[in-house]
Amino acid sequence: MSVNYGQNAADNEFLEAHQAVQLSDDGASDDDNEATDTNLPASTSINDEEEASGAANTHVVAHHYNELKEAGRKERHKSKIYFMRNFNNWIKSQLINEYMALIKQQKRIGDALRVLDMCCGKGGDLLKWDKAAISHLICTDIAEVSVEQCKRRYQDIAQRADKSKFGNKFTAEFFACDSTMVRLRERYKDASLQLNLVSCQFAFHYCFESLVQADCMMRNAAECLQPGGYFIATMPDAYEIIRRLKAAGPDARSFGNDVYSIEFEGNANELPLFGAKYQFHLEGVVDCPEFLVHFPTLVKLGRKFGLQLIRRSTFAEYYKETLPQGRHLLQRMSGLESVQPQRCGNDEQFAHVRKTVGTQRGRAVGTLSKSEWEATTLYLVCAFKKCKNSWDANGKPLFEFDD
Ligand SMILES: C[S@@+](CC[C@H](N)C(=O)[O-])C[C@H]1O[C@@H](n2cnc3c(N)ncnc32)[C@H](O)[C@@H]1O
Repeated sequence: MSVNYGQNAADNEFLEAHQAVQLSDDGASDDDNEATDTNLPASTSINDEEEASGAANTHVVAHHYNELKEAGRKERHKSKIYFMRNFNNWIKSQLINEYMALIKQQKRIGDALRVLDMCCGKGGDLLKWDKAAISHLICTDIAEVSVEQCKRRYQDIAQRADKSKFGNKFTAEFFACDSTMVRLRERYKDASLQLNLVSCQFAFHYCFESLVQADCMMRNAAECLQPGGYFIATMPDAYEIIRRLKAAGPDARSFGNDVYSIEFEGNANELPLFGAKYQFHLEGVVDCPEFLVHFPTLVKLGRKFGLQLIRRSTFAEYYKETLPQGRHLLQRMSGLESVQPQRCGNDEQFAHVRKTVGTQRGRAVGTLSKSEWEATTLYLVCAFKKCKNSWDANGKPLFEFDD
């Protein structure tokens, strides 16, 4: 069964595809589903449990991120995607700030604020959690090397807070595991802990390799959230990917520019609901398999675990919407490149600057290169709210969605 990933057709297609791929009602993962070693080189054969769950690529992804060297400040500055990475970082800050603010409205001063950073990587968001004045953070990722680095960064922040009179000190726990195969709450120091926010940045799409994995990941995002808590994420926008693929030609299997590329292996006209795999390359930072996220399926999975979709915005939309209140932060984070229109010459990467600022000649404008903008606008932000529930006679939760 292939699925149409075109935006308007998506809902109907989901209904059809859903008849072929049932979203299971009970929890799909157990601890014993966990892959035995998440750090295997790409050539190692996969074990039976991974095969049974359809998780053939998780070790490739883990290996890729474990091997990724962290560039120094100088190298980062020289990168063709320096400003785009800062811009993406700003988008994450805006998203985190937006939902932390909503959570704080429901709380009294001094109440605990607990966060799960699922697929935390090297801890790129630690300072954001610090600034949000949370009280406890759980960090987990499939790549052990990244988790270790994240832990060291946290220790540095905690030490600085110790020395400073005004530093906020939050507690934290760290562990490496596959969030698509393992029930995370069983790894928490306190399995009964209630979270206020779950964040999964640039990573949720890895679970769309199979239904079993997507089900497990969504349960991990939802099950420890307090009613009124939020799950926020950034991920590639499958509609946009398919739109660009179609624009590349009827038989095209790949597209991209000088900073990113996307290549489908098989027939890109017959993509499944889960396991719609493509190879993603992003200049110097990513080169591994990813999976299209069929958005109606994501929403349906969320509802199974009491999560109601409250936001889906492309990066382009979110930038436009939040710029008025985030302009100052964007500047501080160097999220845009400062460009003098008259110095663009014939540089095609900045042709848009020459076109748009005819009236402002002489003044520098903040922008991204064409290639960077094309890469960042592949993504979307989304947010879900955890609903209240009662229980039926069999102990199944009955969620009270308010739509
Ligand atoms: C693009 S990085 C994003 C890291 C971090 N969230 C950030 O925004 O900086 C994607 C991360 O997802 C992690 N990841 C991929 N598949 C995973 C899985 N099955 N379970 C846990 N983490 C996974 C990778 O190891 C990597 O650190």
